[in-house]
Amino acid sequence: MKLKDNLKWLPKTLIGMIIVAMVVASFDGVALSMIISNVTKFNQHSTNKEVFIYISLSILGMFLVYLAMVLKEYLKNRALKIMNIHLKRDYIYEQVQISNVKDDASSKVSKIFNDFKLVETDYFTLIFELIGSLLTSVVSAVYILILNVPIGLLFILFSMLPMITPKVFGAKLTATAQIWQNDSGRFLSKVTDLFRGINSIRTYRAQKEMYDDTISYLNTEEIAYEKMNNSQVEAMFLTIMLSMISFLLPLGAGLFFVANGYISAAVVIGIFLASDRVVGPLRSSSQYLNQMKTTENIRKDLREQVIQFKDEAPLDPNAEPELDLVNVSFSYGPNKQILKDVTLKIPFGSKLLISGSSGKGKTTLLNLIQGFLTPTVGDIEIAKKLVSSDGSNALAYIRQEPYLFDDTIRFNLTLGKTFTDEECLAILQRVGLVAELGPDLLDQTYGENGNSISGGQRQRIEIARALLFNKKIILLDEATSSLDENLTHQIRKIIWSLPCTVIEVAHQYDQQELQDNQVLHYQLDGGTMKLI
Ligand SMILES: Nc1ncnc2c1ncn2[C@@H]1O[C@H](COP(=O)(O)OP(=O)(O)OP(=O)(O)O)[C@@H](O)[C@H]1O
Repeated sequence: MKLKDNLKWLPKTLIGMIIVAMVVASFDGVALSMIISNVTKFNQHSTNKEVFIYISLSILGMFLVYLAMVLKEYLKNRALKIMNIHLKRDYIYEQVQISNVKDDASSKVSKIFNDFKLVETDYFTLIFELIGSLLTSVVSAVYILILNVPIGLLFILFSMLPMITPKVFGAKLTATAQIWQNDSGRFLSKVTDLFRGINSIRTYRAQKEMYDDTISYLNTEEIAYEKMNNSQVEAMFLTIMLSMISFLLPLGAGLFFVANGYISAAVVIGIFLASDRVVGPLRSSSQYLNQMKTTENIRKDLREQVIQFKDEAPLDPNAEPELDLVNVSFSYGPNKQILKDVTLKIPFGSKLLISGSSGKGKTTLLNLIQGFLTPTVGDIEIAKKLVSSDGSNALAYIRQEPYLFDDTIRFNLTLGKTFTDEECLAILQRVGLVAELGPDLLDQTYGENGNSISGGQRQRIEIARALLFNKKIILLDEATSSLDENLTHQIRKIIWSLPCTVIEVAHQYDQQELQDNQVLHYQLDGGTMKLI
């Protein structure tokens, strides 16, 4: 993500207004310098009117500058809002498109709330500060040079003196900070060990030894801390001395000019006051640039997106797609073959239960059907169309722990799409939820992740959603394994009566029940599917 990408989001009028406000605001050093330096022009011959006009103009000038500063902040906030919305919106958009259930949701949420905050404070905001500082620096430098070139240059050059400090002390400051950081890390792990291992320490009566050992690390750490602070004091002393020289020497040179009648005292005061606004902001600018670099990695991940959701053709309610696995082989690596040349025709409406001991590849098979994984060899087709990595619109996947949104049952069913209450209720009736939760269930909310409804009810809300969306193939991965026997029977009765293909992966089943309901039982073993 480059600066020009961000500017593209901002309206041109806003950019223009920001530039104008920044330019006016950058006169703050110049305005103050003009006001104070001109004080020397007043004496016992000045009239009250002159004083009044002078103060009024000063107030007006400063008012304009401060107004521009405030305006700049307002406009900056507006620009930040626009940039934040674009940044977060585009990221969410991208993730909505590419994420799947296996991705870590918390890292994405943290990115939006932490990483993007950092991009705002350490990149976007600093861009404004950087431009403001550079403008202030240029405006003040021009003003100083207009007042008097040699004295102006002298002030500017000397005001760079404090920059010597980092050159002299930089290495020492970094080294002492690094030593303290290391010692502090060692002390931290010692203390952590001490408290974590307290049971063993007590058992072996080693309190004194462990305490002494830890305290020796504490001493080392505190000595390093003192050294680091002392080198900062030394650096500060040098900076103060250099700062003093940086204005006193050019001031002396300026007064020499005044004494010899080359310039007025007002000019020296003016240059003196404004010179502070030349190098100071330049110094800040280089700090801003360094700070902005820290967000480089985060920004590298962010790409410009064009918001455009794909319009998928709605599912044909009368479609009866067949699911075909054609010579499918899959392996996670050279020695990790999971499926070997599996060919299976699953006509629409079939009910399958796939069992197999742990690690045989049942979940892998469901992931392949969903397009999360691609067969190493062979094809998976739904209605004779290859399943892409986007998955198929005809599929619904129901896992052991269905996720419910912190909203009403209506929202959980429709996910914001348009369905009538009648359609929703008819489906909820079919999965037995109307009888259990009452006729007003559509408006009921069940807290974050649907915690206040039972596991069986959650499963059925997911099943109801699949039916409402007209899904033609429903995959269930251990969906009933956390339910008791009664609920498992109840859910299976529902899914086996659904007008769609159902493929359930399960460890627990009743062979007789499967036969009674014409459910095909496949066992996955050694990479092949055997019909039991
Ligand atoms: N992303 C992956 N990379 C490498 N190996 C994997 C990956 N995912 C799963 N495996 C391995 O593939 C094998 C099959 O895993 P899978 O989860 O499909 O088995 P499963 O039959 O569903 O097991 P369970 O009944 O315990 O859920 C296991 O040995 C597993 O460790």
